Parts: sequence; structure tokens; C-alpha cells
Amino acid sequence: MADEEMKVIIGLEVHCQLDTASKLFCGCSADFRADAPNTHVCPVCLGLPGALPVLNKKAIEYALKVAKALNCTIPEEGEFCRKNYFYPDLVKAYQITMGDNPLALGGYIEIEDDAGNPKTVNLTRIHVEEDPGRLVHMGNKERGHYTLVDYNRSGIPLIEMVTEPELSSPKEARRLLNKLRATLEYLDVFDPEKEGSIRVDANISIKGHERVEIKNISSYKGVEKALTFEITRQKNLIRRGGIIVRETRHFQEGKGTTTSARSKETATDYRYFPEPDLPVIRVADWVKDIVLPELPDARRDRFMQQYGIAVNHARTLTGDLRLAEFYETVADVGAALAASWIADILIGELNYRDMSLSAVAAHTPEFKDLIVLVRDKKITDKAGVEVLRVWLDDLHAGEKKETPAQIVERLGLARESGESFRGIVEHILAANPQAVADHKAGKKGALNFIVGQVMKETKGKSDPREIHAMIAELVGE
Ligand SMILES: Nc1ncnc2c1ncn2[C@@H]1O[C@H](COP(=O)(O)OP(=O)(O)OP(=O)(O)O)[C@@H](O)[C@H]1O
Ligand SMILES: [Mg+2]
Ligand SMILES: [Mg+2]
Repeated sequence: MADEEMKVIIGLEVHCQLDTASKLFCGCSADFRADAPNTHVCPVCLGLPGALPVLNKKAIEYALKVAKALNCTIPEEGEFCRKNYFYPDLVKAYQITMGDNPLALGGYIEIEDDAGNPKTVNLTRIHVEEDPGRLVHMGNKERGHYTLVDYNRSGIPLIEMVTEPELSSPKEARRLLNKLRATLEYLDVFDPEKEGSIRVDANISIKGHERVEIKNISSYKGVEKALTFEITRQKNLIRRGGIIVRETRHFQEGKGTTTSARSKETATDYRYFPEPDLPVIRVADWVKDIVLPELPDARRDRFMQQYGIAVNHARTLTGDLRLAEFYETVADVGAALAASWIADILIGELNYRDMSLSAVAAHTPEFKDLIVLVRDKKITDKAGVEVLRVWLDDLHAGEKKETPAQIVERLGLARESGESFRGIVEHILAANPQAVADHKAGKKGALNFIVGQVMKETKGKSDPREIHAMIAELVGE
């Protein structure tokens, strides 16, 4: 089968922990991560006989905010039900979730496809459910293993958002997750910094073949990697005449591979039935009172209007709430320059150091001073990057010593005019007659090599445009 006929079909089930103070059906604190196992538990989340769940209204309010922001239809009523399964991560032997009457239906998310065109991905539904406990598998094959159970997480409110099978590549899946994360962050219902706060089941098939579900992937990068691996595996299997079976697979983060886990349960295995201990919730009226804040797409459009910046910059800057807020505090030094310094340079430098934006945001005035040095041509762009790196290294080491201006001073990076480099330029031209000859013979770009050499020699203190002009003047255009 030709490759172009092997169309990839992807649908995601995304579980996000709602950032409420207490659990979904009891008063236990949801802020458990720093505490010892099984210290945030009570008869309700431990499923002791006779304990009754009481619904956390805040969780429903948060979920409705998400549903409204994602353009869903909200039915009159939502109903909790029991999904029965027997596994130690759930004490009750059933999970309280929602079945045929979820909180929200339909809705959509706008992303870009791999060609950069806008694409609408439809949602099937959104519902609320309780998170199960956490299992920690100890030991290895040789030593005989055992499993520890921590119920601190059991009962934390989750929303599950299910997309239609409309995604066509791992990159699209990643963009959808980024958009979703940004939206939830803007709504202030979710904290992406918390470990395990988002978990994805990724469903993938090749058109005309069965689908496979990769369960419980806990990072965006992991989703993209797992899907990429599955596409290759499934396509190879089909090419060899093999058959894809409907199954659940697990993703090994370290190896970047997936392995078969078990054949898929069907809905009937779970014996869903309405939860008798909780009333039906009337949500349609509730949602009317919910007021939404400015969301990522609206902010992106405003940034383009208000600051006159390009769409790619506006998209990057609004793709993360804290980044967007930071940009707005910096933009007055020059909106376009600030956008480019943050989106094209700062983000990469932070990622490289595994640093968070908050460290820089705490020193916003100094960061602005650095951009002003570049804006006012006190230093070149190249020197600016060097100053930024030194400054970030200091921040990262937790021992901030110098301001950008002091770094410029100490490293002697102040920009000098092209004239002071005339000697160096002449020297490098004399040493590279071939490049000069190529240029004279009309070869495009032959002088770039010379400019590069001069930049190297002058350690970024010269402006490439000025140097270019001087060379052109010396060798003749
Ligand atoms: N042919 C397909 N190829 C890829 N993905 C698909 C295909 N058909 C459906 N999907 C996706 O599979 C997911 C189905 O999720 P849903 O929660 O409805 O059912 P489930 O996986 O059977 O149940 P569970 O919640 O127990 O995992 C959706 O994200 C949907 O887009
Ligand atoms: Mg599901
Ligand atoms: Mg599923």
C-alpha cells in the first residue's frame, strides 16, 4: 500500500486535574504532593462502607468554565455514574465518573495544521470524574517485586476532554495539547507545573485498520513521541501484511517505544450505572452566570492590534499565560523588539537552562534595560545575546551579581563604530583574495564569509550591516 494512502487518524482523551482546594467528593486537601503517602485520606476517598460522597461545587464550576471556553453545548442535567473495575488504585472497586449524561457535549478547539493553516478540531464531550490512587511498582524481575499504593491522589477532581478522531499527525496532537493547556491556565482552573496534572490517552489508527489506545502518557513530548513510534510500527506491520489488533498499549518514556498491555475492555465490561448516592446536577442554569476571562486566541488578536506584532510572535507569546503577562510589562521599551527578544531568544535560552520565566520576571527592569541597550544601539544584537546568557547564568546559579550594563562594561562589549574596525576589515580582505574574486565574478553571498570573519575578530562589537557596507565600499559593489 502506498504511503500516501496510509492516512493517520488520531483522537485524544485528555485528563486534567482541576486545581481545587479539596477533593471531588470529600473535604480532604488536594494539596498533597509534598506530604507522606496516605495522609490525605478519609472514609469517603478510602471507600469505607457507609461513607457517602458530597459533591465539590467548585470542581463543577471549574469544569463548566472549561466547557464554556471550549464552545461546548451544556445539557440541562449531568449525571454521575459508577464505572466498575477491580484494581488496587481504586478502593471502592468502582470509579465515580459520568456516562451517557456528561457535563458538556461537542465544542471545538482551533489549532494550526502542519502546513500552518487554521484547523478546527471537534470535541466529543467533557465530563468530571475522580482520580484514582497512585501505584508505585517496586523491585525488578530478579528480586521479586511488590507494589505500594498511595491514596492521596484518590478523589482529586479530573476533567476528561475527548476529541473526535480528527487529528492527522503527532505534531497536531501536541499543538492541541498546548492550546488546551493554555486555555485551562487562562481560566485559572489548572496548574500545569504540578507533576502528573495532565495525563493523556492517545488513540491512533491507520485509515481502514483497527485503532490502538496508548494509555496514561504524562507529558506533551511523550504524546508526540509515542504517536510517532506507533505510526511507524503500525505502517510497517500493515506493509508486511500483518493485522493491527484493537488493544491498549503502554508508552515507555525512556525508550520512546510502546508495548502491548492488554486487550481493550469494552464499555459493557465496566457495567456503568447511575451513582445512587449523588443527585443529578442541573448545570444549564449554572453556566449562564459564568463569566470568561480573555482567552488565548482573543489575546493573540489583541496583541497583533495593540502592539502591531507579527502573528507568529503573538501566538507564541499568548500560548502561555505567564509569558503573555510578562510581555505586556516589557512591551513599552519597543513592542516589536521586545516581542522578538522574548519569543525568538529568551524562551530558547530559558529552555536550554531548564529555567522558568519567573526567575526573569522577578528582575523585569533589568531585562528591559538589556533590550534598551540594544534598541539604542549601545550594543549589537549579538553582544546582547551574550549579555543575556551571562545574566541568565547568574540568575540560574542564584547569585545575581551584575546588571546588564555592568556585564557590557566588564566584558568590553560596548558597540564601536565601523570606522574603528577598518584596519581589521582591510586585513581580512587581503587574507581572502578568493572570496573577493568570487564576489567580483558576481557570486552572491561571497562577502558573507568575510563579514563573518570580521564579526568573529571583533567579538560581536561591530554591527554586521555597517561592516557589510564598509566591505562593499572597499571592494566595490
Ligand atoms: N479510528 C480511530 N482512530 C483513532 N482514534 C479514534 C478512532 N475512533 C475513535 N478514536 C478516538 O478514541 C477515543 C475514544 O474515547 P472514549 O473515551 O469515547 O472511548 P474509550 O477509549 O473506548 O473509553 P475509555 O474511556 O474507557 O478509554 C476518542 O478520542 C476518539 O477520537
Ligand atoms: Mg475515555
Ligand atoms: Mg479510551
